[in-house]
Amino acid sequence: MSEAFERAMAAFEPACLPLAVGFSGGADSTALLAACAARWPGQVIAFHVHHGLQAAADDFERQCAQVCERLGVPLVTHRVDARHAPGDSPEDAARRARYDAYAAMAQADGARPAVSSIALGHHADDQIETLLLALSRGAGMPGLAAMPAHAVRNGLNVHRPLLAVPAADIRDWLAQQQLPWIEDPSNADARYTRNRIRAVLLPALADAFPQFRATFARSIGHAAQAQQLLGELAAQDLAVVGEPPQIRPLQALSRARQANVLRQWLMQAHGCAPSAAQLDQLLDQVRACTTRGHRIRLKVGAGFAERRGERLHWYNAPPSLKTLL
Ligand SMILES: Nc1ncnc2c1ncn2[C@@H]1O[C@H](COP(=O)(O)OP(=O)(O)OP(=O)(O)O)[C@@H](O)[C@H]1O
Repeated sequence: MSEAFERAMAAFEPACLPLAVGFSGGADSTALLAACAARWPGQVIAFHVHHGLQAAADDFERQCAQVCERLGVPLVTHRVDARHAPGDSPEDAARRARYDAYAAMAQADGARPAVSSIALGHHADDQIETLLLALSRGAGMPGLAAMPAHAVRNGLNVHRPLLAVPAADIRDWLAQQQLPWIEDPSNADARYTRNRIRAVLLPALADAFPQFRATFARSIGHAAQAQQLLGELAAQDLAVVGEPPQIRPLQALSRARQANVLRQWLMQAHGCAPSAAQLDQLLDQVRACTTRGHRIRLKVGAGFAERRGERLHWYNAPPSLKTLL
């Protein structure tokens, strides 16, 4: 049952060595760490993020230290405060804190050189959960594209070599290695949507569509390709409308292209993800903007989009407030 894991590991080529492995002490990252350590002896380092969220976090760290000692792999631990702000999802806050921690651990520290590649243990079931979560939120193409097998984040090459491997195959492989792992008690907490998807939806999908892992993965691949094209089109359109966008050339584009280029501009320049309703209102305003005196000022994301002369601007606070401060 573990051929899929072995095939995936044989095909994995990290951007460069040494390679870090994001190591939680859970089954998937334990298997990934052991397989990487066997393939690149002396060139693998484990990065553990101590979330400080659950009482069990110290146990995770101890577990990681024991496994690393057994594998002869150095372990770097970084403590983060991943408490979430009101209105922010705890999972998103923990994920952001984790990526910042990886970037901090990747710096050279005197005893070792900088690391620029990290491998994470996300697998096929995680990928499908990500897709279903995206659907449950009404996400657009970037969400439906789920997780990429390779991306650059915070200057680090982030690899996910196990995206095509079902969770059960990883556990089979791990059981053969006789390495211990720790079960995260929060994985059983039904307050998290992801856990409800895992416990309720995945078994139902397996019953109704036995091939769902493979077919969903194909759909994710199509969405990722479409998202890449949308990004390329947005880059071309942005070169024409300019930054910040000029209203006239924007109006010359179809409404779908306007939405695409504005989304890209807002995200790239301001880290702002507008809701579908906000973007719709903004497009209505762009269309209605046919006179010199037409005013645009709309709440978009955490800030405001505003017309200034021939261009649209975005502020994270109303400019009138800014000038008062
Ligand atoms: N505390 C952590 N420190 C370092 N890396 C982590 C940590 N938590 C998760 N990761 C990385 O992110 C991947 C996916 O995280 P996820 O939360 O799905 O996994 P997990 O259930 O905590 O652990 P595992 O995937 O190892 O079973 C992990 O496989 C691991 O590579």
